[in-house]
Amino acid sequence: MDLFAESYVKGSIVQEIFYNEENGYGVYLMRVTEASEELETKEITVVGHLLRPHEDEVYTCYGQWREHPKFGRQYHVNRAKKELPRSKDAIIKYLSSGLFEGVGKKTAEKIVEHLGTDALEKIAANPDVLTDIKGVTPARAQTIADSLHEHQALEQAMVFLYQFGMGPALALKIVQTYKHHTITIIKENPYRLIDDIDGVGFRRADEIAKQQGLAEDSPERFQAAVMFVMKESALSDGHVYLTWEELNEKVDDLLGSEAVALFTDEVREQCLTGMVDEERLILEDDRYYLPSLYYAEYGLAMRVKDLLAHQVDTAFPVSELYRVIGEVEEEWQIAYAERQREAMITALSSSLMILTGGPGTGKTTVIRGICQMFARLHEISIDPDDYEGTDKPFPIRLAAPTGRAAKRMAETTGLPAMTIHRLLGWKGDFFEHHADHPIEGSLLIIDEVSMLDIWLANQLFRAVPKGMQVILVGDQDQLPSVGPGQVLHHLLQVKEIPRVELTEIFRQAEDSSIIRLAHSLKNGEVPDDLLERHPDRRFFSCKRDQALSVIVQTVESAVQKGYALFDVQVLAPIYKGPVGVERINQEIQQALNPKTPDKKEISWGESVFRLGDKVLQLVNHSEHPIYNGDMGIICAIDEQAGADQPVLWVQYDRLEVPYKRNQLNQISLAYACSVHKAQGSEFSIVIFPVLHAYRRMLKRNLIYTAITRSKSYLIMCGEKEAFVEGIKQQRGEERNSRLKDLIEEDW
Ligand SMILES: Nc1ncnc2c1ncn2[C@@H]1O[C@H](COP(=O)(O)OP(=O)(O)OP(=O)(O)O)[C@@H](O)[C@H]1O
Repeated sequence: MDLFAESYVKGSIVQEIFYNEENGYGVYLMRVTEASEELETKEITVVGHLLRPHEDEVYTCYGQWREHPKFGRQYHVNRAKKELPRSKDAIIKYLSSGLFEGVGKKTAEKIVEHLGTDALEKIAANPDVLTDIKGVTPARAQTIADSLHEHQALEQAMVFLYQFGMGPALALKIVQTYKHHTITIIKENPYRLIDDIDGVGFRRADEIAKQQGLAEDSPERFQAAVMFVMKESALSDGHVYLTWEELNEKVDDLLGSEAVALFTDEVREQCLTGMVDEERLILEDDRYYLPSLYYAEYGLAMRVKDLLAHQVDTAFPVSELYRVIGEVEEEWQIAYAERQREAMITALSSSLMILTGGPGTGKTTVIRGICQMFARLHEISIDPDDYEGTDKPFPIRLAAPTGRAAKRMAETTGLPAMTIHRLLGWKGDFFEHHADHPIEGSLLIIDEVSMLDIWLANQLFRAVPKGMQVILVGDQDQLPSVGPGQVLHHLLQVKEIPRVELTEIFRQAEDSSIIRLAHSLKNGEVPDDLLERHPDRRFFSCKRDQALSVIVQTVESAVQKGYALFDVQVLAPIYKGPVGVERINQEIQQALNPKTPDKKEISWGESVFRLGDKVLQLVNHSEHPIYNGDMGIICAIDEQAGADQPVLWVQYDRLEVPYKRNQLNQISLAYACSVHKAQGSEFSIVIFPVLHAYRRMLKRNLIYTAITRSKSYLIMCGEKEAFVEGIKQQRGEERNSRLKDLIEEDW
């Protein structure tokens, strides 16, 4: 045996054991006729991504043997090549397999009788050879030849893609998308892959282009770089648009120093004009937009303007409002501060208002007051029981961007609250509520507005019916939204929008040194007592190489003291590297939930999910009311389930959600998560490492957001200087957006 020869098996498919329509993953029984090594048995199992083979089709598969705990030795296919059938029976089976429209067994037999065992080659070369056969019209002959070409083209496309070092799953995804046009499309413009295929970025497409000898200065290359940069700037830097200068600078960064010589200003101008003509970009003055962002920003501005122009239907005299505040104060035995009263009065007299404030300044207290006043003034009930089982809509709609924030809002107000996606009737790929089918209710209160990106803000405002009052609540010192735009920040710049900022801290200062710390930090001051031990916070000084063990020990000790996994959260600014979220998760998993012979687990990429692990949902689930940022515990695993069966179940609050293997990319371990993912959530204990290693990300608003996630106890660990430097770093650069100007402009 040649040890260096590539491993392969060749044989005919006996049976399909399993096939996943979605991703083309299959398991097949194969009768081997030839192989690179001696086999104990001629019938083997091959698994992988093939173009769904039919029985008796002959394949040569290249790959490797692996041992499956339940199913034994299996051949895992890296790439495969279908051989045209050679025997009479195989050709008849192939022709009558259903791939060729209108060809049944009888016709297939006649074809082989007439043309012999090289029938397929003959048909491919000239469909007219079929017309001598009784019952085959010239049109039918052409269809048969076309189908044959198409199938051959798909096989060729797979082989073509393998030469670029692509895995079979990606190759199949591309072939499933472009069908028999695959090779033509990729030869013409491989950069299309970036837009059309998830998982292909600019670098990969550029590499394919290079291997095919596409010119380095081709307009397609420049345009692909532009699209990539536009999307990156929106998703990573939050920009709604880029100016000509910014765009070209970023393209040059991506393409390297030679880009300046390769693409002159004139060529760039031409390329960009072409993209604007094709509506891939929108140009306004010298600003380039992705169309979805342009329309979102414009739409949002238009609706905010509408709201501002609209007077509240039932404006109550201020004296009446004060009277009702007095009633609420009396009933709840509370004395609102002057600023809080101002907030309540402004809210009830405005069609749109913004309420801001740091932790403990009474935002929730004010929201509750507003709801109570609204009910009294309008003489309506806000007892959820009165609406249960009726078709009357609840008059006050409360919502927040994440599931956890919505849950907290419901708990603190005692009123029904939900995610914005749920409020708008998210159906996986569209919103049920929009301008023509708005949401119901008279008052809308949105919490954690700092998290709202321009896309969601536009969807939300589109669905607000005429006459509904809108109150936006948030903390402007927190991180901006993960998605593009800086909606809260820019709305606060619009002078016309009524707003009240709560600054007085009501939570007893001695109760919470975390809140005092937060308020100092937001003003850029690091208190002298940062390293001192407080009843509710500590700072363990340590270097980078000690940080992991400090974090793990702290989590372990909290769990030993009886804190539930959900109460303890490690927050880190970055994912990768020796102290990134991924590594911290592995270490905590190893400490709290180690591998044991009888504990089920399943591998997914670099992660291992084990029974009992805490996990985080990374995107809004399309079938279940589970949202980006929700956390649960793995409650069952069936690692041998087929690809269209669930392999893992996660217990969320009250819901157990199944995940198929191809959905496992929707979750990650959650002992540690990024500060961005924790926006809108609170935890009893927050452990926050602060190290120079995070320098790039460590900014004032990130530190502020991290520490304000802790309800009872904050443990920081790391390097004090890194903390101090981070606090000096004001929020990241401004995000490009015209929201404020658009609202203020006369259209
Ligand atoms: N006018 C007031 N008089 C007395 N206590 C108040 C007053 N306003 C608020 N509080 C109390 O201060 C604490 C913080 O208020 P609240 O929870 O409303 O603040 P918040 O801004 O929503 O805080 P966080 O953002 O941290 O949730 C609560 O215990 C609340 O009862």
